[in-house]
Amino acid sequence: MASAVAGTQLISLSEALFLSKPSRNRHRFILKSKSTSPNLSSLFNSRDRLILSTPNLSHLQAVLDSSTPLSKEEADTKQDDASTLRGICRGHVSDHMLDRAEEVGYVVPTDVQRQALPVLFSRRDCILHAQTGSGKTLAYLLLIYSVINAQRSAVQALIVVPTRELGMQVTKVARMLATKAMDVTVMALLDGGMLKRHKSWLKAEPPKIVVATIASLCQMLQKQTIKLEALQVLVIDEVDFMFNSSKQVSSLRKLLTSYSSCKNRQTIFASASIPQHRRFMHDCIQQKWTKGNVVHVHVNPIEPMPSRLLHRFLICSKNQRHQMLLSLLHSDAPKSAIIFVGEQSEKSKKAGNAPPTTLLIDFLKSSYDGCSDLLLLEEDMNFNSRAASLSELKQGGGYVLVATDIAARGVDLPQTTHIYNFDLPKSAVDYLHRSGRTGRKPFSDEKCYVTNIIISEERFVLQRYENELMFNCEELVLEL
Ligand SMILES: Nc1ncnc2c1ncn2[C@@H]1O[C@H](COP(=O)(O)OP(=O)(O)OP(=O)(O)O)[C@@H](O)[C@H]1O
Repeated sequence: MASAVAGTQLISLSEALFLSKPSRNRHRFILKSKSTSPNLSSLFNSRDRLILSTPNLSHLQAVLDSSTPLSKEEADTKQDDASTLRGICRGHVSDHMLDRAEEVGYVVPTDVQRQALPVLFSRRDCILHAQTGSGKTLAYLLLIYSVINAQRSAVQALIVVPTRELGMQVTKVARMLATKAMDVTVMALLDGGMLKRHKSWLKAEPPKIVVATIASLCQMLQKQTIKLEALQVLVIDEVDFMFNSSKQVSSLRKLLTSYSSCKNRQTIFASASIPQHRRFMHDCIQQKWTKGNVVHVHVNPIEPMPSRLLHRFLICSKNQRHQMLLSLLHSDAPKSAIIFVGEQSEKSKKAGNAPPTTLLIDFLKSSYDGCSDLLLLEEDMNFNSRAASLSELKQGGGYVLVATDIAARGVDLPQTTHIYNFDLPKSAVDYLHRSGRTGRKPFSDEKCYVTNIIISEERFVLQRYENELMFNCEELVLEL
């Protein structure tokens, strides 16, 4: 493809074509060049990049070869730049970081980034409310990098997450964006035996960004190992989950009002689900979790569920479920899948039964040979095995992950094409987040599947979720 454009190097053209949604039958090409046709050279920005909107490659070639000036539409590509991440972030985020973001593949903003970044850069408090997999993480990270002062040795941004898994992932993206030139350190404070080492780190040289679970953070705050005097940005990710969790809510309230004040920081709340969001906004202001002029950025409110997901259900009796799942796996042959299993009840634990996750993994190990990577993720595993499970998955290849709801929030495994609810989730919100573990490539049209294995009595529960989340579930019939 690159040879089609003499004298001009196309940076990741295939990716750019893939990333840019064709609009009005035009594709966006990203060019990098020092010596190109004279009628284009004036349009290259300071970093020798040009984003050009043309119908196809041959037209692009014609424009590059032509000695005639560009049409108005082509010349307008400089303004079109406002629809790129670089354009939106110009003047707020350093060129180094934007180069890095482009290298990683973040070129065209997603809807939530397009809508939220101007609000975030205006330094107003914000509730980021957008579908699963819509790119909220990058939106708040770009804000953070626009605000922190690399010369100042103090914690300036704090991201609070509900699980270690989400924390590891956010830390990874934050570190990936930071270039060496920026000298920004990101600390993951995610409990599980590393806190001693972190204490010395915090004393020696405080990191500029901290990603933390609330329990570890509060431990450090109580001991005054971590100080928030220089805090500029506070992000609470999966905010509805945090406020709903009896274990986390009181610490969260303390963090929002006692350990730091909303007057001195910019506060961002993010989630794909904020039930009763008007009430929540009201509480934010009343309780002084945010300033009074907090903005609710609500992207695509009439469609809480990404439209790319196809939902199916399959009815069987309780004791047929393992076999039914096996038949499904054989007929779908998923590249990568997550199977959600309900948590073991206290009664079953007391009775000394094996957890349903273990039973299912054992069953699949002995009967399913469609996938070499069969992994488990659940609360009761220790920190290291949980971390190992996720990093193994991320190294590519196909996988089948058997997980409890611990993997339902925030976990980003973009290769996942199929979700199976071996047990139906307890609420519509849980259904939304489990489903959102697939369909996580923002500009892809690839269909992804969410399949529910239910007993007939559960059909009305699923119907309730369909009504609440406005999606349709189709019945699938499979012979055993
Ligand atoms: N501008 C972009 N261009 C291409 N890919 C992007 C862009 N922004 C985000 N992504 C990718 O989209 C995926 C989902 O992003 P992210 O994890 O931020 O979603 P989210 O909105 O936080 O979802 P959830 O609510 O499920 O946590 C990630 O793999 C991320 O790398």
